Amino acid sequence: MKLEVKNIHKSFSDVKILKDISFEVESGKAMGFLGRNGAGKTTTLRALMGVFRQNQGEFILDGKIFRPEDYKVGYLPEERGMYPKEEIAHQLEYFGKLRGGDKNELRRNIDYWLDRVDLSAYKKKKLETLSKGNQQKIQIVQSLVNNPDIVILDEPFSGLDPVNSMVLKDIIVELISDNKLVIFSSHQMSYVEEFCDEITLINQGEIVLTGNLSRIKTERGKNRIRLSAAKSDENMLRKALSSFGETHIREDKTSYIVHVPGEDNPSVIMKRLLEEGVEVRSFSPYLPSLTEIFVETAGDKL
Ligand SMILES: Nc1ncnc2c1ncn2[C@@H]1O[C@H](COP(=O)(O)OP(=O)(O)OP(=O)(O)O)[C@@H](O)[C@H]1O
Repeated sequence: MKLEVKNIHKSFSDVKILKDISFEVESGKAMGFLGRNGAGKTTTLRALMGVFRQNQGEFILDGKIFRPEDYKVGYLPEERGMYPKEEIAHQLEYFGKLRGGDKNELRRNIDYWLDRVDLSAYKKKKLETLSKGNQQKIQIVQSLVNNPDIVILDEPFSGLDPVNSMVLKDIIVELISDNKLVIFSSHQMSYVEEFCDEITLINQGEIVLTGNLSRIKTERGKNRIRLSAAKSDENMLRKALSSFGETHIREDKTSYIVHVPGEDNPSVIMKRLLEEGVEVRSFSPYLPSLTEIFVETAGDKL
């Protein structure tokens, strides 16, 4: 399946919230929909799920206007929506039936997913008796019990500790390998960059970057080198690279990270350093982190 988000605009009381949002998602690839608080992620996902109608633009699935009710969709809404005082298994079945699930299949799926998130023991408990993170896992289970083909998760990592974040990552990877179409939003970029194939960055209602993450990283890393050198400091490096024009140099715990926008051939940079007498000890390509890419891309608007 291929979902095309095409030129979506949305305003609330004349305030433009989404400004021409476009991106594509395919089954079998994890799409991380990323942006800061208030960027417009939830608004986009709500419009996709038909919570309200966008002012302009369309959501197209395999060439047809997408209507969530026509497909098996799992949705973790931002407001979550489960009942604190109700028994967990009972309401998981209730939500599954609302989406047309068969009772016996739902019961099997509920057992499978509760076991998967290590919460089988809480099946008969009220939701409010669980910790915040465990409630979050139950909400995620809610979005999966009807074995959806399309999974839309709004901030699924929020409130999860590192161990549970790993459990959720594994679940998303499993959904992807089952060829589901998965979109999840997050502002925690470090969580998602390890396993996301595709990313879309939204900032102040506008798409600032979308595409294959490793291609984006390679592209953005083109002019960057990680290097260490004997008896050299930042000023010496800057002097040695001055003929390339603008140069950004920063130091982390182990080495210098050099960004030379004017030269993307590492051999040329290496040659110049040696010519200028820099004793290079290590020299390798540097791939920027997703956080770095985001800050650079949306920096002026932050
Ligand atoms: N129903 C509404 N009426 C008016 N403004 C709204 C409404 N829903 C969202 N907004 C505004 O739209 C903007 C985007 O909000 P949205 O919830 O989509 O951001 P987000 O990227 O999901 O943020 P977060 O990471 O904090 O959840 C915010 O400025 C918010 O105040």
